[in-house]
Amino acid sequence: MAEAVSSPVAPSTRAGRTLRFSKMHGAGNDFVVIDLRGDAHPLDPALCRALGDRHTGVGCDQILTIEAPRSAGAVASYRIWNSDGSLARQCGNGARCVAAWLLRDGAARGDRFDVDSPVDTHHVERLADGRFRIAMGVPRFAPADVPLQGYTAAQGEYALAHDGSTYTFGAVSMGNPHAVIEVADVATAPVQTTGPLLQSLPAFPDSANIGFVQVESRERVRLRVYERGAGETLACGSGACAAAVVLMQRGRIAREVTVALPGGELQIAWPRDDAAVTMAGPAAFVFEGTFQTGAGLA
Ligand SMILES: N[C@@H](CCC[C@H](N)C(=O)O)C(=O)O
Repeated sequence: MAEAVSSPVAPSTRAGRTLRFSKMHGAGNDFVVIDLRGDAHPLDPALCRALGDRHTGVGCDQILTIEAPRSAGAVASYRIWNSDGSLARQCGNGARCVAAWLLRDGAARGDRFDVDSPVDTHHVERLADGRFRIAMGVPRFAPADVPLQGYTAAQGEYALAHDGSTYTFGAVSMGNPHAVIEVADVATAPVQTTGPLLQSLPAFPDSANIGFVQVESRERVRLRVYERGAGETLACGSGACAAAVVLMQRGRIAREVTVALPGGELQIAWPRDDAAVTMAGPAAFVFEGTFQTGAGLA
């Protein structure tokens, strides 16, 4: 299961609240971004499911709420909701969209600033070509940190038997849980079947984002990710970091790589084992809108 959600307020899905939002995407991973600074009412799981619904709501993979900073020096913090109403702690593509949103808003100025995600304070750099580079934190491989049950020591590769099949994967926390499966061809990888199956196994008590990665060369990999709480997305930034560091630890790829996802490309660098991973990629505004709470639920 994704992170447990408890809301201090009654569900706000009843009609009566008008939420202004920006629709954004980062390499095709799409977001509804809502400014909650100064707003006493947080979102709740039912409202996030209503917003995220692609038929009766706005439609997105994740909802990002901009909130007051938590650390000294950060310009803002953000919360991450998956479209199924679960909370997440890390979102790489979302971090770039939050950065672009804060610059347009004027809360962030210049080409370098810090933002607080639920898990860390991230340094942001706006690059000359308009993309953003985010410091995503130091990956954690200990099974307890992922979390991955049934193992005590970190292994480059785990083999998990289930129902007559054995699944071989790497596991890492990028602030959120990831399993990474190397495949010969991502186009034919069993993303829609093995993704949800692995997520549901007791080995992943908090579920996990399941990545399927194909090595094309030492500098380039292809990746598809079945995300926790959202299903397969066009791109997963933390998943790109996870796939890259698992393969870098195995010595399969260089320390700087391009990760090609269905929705676009990200550049991932991990200079040393004890260093933060950086992820660079695009962030785009799509449209602005308002959402009336209670909409789409009848
Ligand atoms: N589904 C993830 C959170 C979102 C990850 C994101 N799309 C990214 O770009 O990293 C989770 O529940 O951990």
